Amino acid sequence: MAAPLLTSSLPLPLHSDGLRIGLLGGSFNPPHHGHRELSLFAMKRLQLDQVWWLVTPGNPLKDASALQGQSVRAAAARAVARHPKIQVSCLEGVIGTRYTVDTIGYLRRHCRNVRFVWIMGADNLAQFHRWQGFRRIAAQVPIAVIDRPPLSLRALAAPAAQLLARYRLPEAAAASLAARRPPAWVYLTGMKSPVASTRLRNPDGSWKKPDVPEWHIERLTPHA
Ligand SMILES: Nc1ncnc2c1ncn2[C@@H]1O[C@H](COP(=O)(O)OP(=O)(O)OP(=O)(O)O)[C@@H](O)[C@H]1O
Ligand SMILES: O=C(O)c1ccc[n+]([C@@H]2O[C@H](COP(=O)([O-])O)[C@@H](O)[C@H]2O)c1
Repeated sequence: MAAPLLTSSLPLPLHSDGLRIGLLGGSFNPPHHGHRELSLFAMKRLQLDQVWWLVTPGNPLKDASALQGQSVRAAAARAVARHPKIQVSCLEGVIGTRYTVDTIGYLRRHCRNVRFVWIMGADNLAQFHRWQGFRRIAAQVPIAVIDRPPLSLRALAAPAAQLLARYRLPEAAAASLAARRPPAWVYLTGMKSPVASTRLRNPDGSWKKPDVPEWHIERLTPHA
């Protein structure tokens, strides 16, 4: 069963050996230009070939009551991404998990010659110690954390950053992260985007005006 799942749910090009792919897991509720900006920033600083947006069926640590459906969020994400090197995937819905440790295990089993890097904002580093199997995640894949003021100090003082402190690389080594044997992580500064999905949601969970140019808005009408 692995092959059909792979072709239908992974945006893997035919010749993928040696590719360096960043994984940006997210709720994307809704997606916004910060996701795009950070993907392009990470692609450049980490010398990645692509970034995949993995639209979660639901973050295990977040209340899902205000969460739009996965396919609605994925469609909106595609409209925001608008870049040939950013691919949007609902892989976790297909393989039936919400846990990053499973997703990374799956991808490593099915794409043995791809070098994956897990990408997350500093808000997620601040609570990374609460993720299922976070030590295993760090042992399986290099991690890039993107600065996200005002959470920078809190994130770097948090339990996971402390536990993994000796594996942290200087920013100047970021371009080599994808080739490093994990655990290895880098904290990237230089991109400070104040945008957040929280600000783009109404109290009932519906989305405010989509965070995309006018000419994409009509594609995004199905939100409740
Ligand atoms: N402006 C930003 N700066 C840095 N990282 C970001 C930014 N926006 C999102 N991210 C990161 O992108 C990933 C997906 O984010 P997510 O879809 O949860 O958006 P969000 O804006 O953080 O949402 P919410 O406000 O609902 O928490 C996470 O790792 C998050 O930390
Ligand atoms: O695996 C976990 O325990 C876990 C706990 C919290 C968050 N995550 C993942 O972190 C990614 C970012 O989530 P979010 O909601 O901050 O966009 C997304 O892929 C989530 O599935 C994963």
